[in-house]
Amino acid sequence: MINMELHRYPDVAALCGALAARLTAACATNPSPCMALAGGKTPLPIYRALGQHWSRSGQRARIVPTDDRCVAHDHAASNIAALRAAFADTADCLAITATDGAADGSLHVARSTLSNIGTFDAVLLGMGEDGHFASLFPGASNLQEGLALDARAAAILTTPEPLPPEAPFRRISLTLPRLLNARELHLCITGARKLDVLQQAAAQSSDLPWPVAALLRQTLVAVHVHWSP
Ligand SMILES: O=C(O)[C@H](O)[C@@H](O)[C@H](O)[C@H](O)COP(=O)(O)O
Repeated sequence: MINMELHRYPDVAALCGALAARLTAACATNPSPCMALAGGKTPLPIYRALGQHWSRSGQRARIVPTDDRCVAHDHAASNIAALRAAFADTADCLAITATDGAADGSLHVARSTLSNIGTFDAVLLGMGEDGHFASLFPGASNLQEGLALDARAAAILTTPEPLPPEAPFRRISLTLPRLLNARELHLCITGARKLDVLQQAAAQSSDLPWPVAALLRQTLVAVHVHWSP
């Protein structure tokens, strides 16, 4: 049983426009919405569109990264830095890492931040070509701690094995059950390779090698997958 609805778009601009509208609607009745948003590059136009909407609507959203690299907040690879740049002063972007990026301090920050947040109005995830989502990477020694639906921890400190060359850092990731504590959940992917990985994962009977298979198989929250070439 796969819990996924696939939405196809002709190009990235159409995908980002549709997702921005979906996330805006998910927050429409909440004066202080809260979302968990993916790092990476694909969703940045969505965040800029959301920020422009909230600057007009008067809503004050709280945003947390679905995951972050254990780097200082002024580091080019920092997801919280990218979110704060994308939203400028239109939303409160809350860190899940320590300002200096230290790993152990970051896990404490993540758990403290998340202890003050309830159900997300919406979650937006990205996915890598290795089937990772958030920072739940295949090969990480504690991957199952992040994927287990009965996991009590809201976030884990994890080390992708091998470290991804584009961002070779330890990570803080929200766990799958924490990401599923949401009214809506969206996954944003582009390109033929990622669609192929997603469809292979949808056919998988175990979490390996694609962590995203665990997301697709859970039955707590419908997964809206948004794809364009
Ligand atoms: O910290 C990260 O890298 C992200 O949270 C990660 O999970 C990202 O969403 C995917 O790697 C897709 O990234 P792109 O959208 O840039 O391909």
